[in-house]
Amino acid sequence: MSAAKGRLRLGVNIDHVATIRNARGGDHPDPVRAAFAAAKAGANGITAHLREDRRHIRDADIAQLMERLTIPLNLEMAATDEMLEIALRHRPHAACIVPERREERTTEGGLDAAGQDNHLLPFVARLGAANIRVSLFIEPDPRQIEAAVRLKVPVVEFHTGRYAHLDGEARTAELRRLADCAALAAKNGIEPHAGHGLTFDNVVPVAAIPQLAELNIGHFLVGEAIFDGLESSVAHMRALMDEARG
Ligand SMILES: CC(=O)[C@@H](O)[C@H](O)COP(=O)(O)O
Ligand SMILES: NCC(=O)COP(=O)(O)O
Repeated sequence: MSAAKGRLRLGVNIDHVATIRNARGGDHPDPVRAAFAAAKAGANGITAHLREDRRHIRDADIAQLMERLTIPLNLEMAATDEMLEIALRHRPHAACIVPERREERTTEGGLDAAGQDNHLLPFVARLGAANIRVSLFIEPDPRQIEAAVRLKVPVVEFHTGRYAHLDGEARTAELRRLADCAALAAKNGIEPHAGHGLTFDNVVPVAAIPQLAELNIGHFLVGEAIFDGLESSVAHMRALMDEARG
């Protein structure tokens, strides 16, 4: 079945449950419990970003998620030897290679796949050989898609951070860029996903892009859970995505 005909999947990113836990150094709130709540409310998968500095998700969280989750885990990872070893040890369903800078507050942009094909190639090859579905977190930019084609990745995830922070005509132009790049990726046999900075207010136009197969959403859902509970927030996001697909 092509991505365009399937239901748009929701991957819930639980990183910032771990941020709250780590603020006190204990074990509450538990990201694995959050993953179960998200699954109950309609998440199709769980996303977790194991950063080099372990500021939120930690190695033990990945081990627990792999042991206990009944829905697929998408491990976000930098292209480093340490992360490759961890991914190969746990063999999650998917691994999304993301850019990472220790000083950044969050992932500020997409991976420059076009500028570092040679560096990425062994990571893509070794993850793929271990049956892990490899994705590249890139800007919606035809040059980056061309690099993804050269690297033969099955999936790309478009960084929607720019879209999320723009208004008016600039946002409309960015949405068009996302839609054109989703179509270009799909035309080249790559399954397009999207995520970063998506909220109840901005998700619908993105979810309506027919080629997109999956959205990964975290920070907003965890924040909204403070007011309305995680299950309710995830269920509402799920409903908005379904409405967008008519
Ligand atoms: C790669 C990505 O977009 C998400 O993992 C998101 O960045 C959450 O983690 P941070 O907030 O630490 O960037
Ligand atoms: N890859 C994007 C992601 O997992 C979630 O990003 P955000 O919703 O936490 O900004």
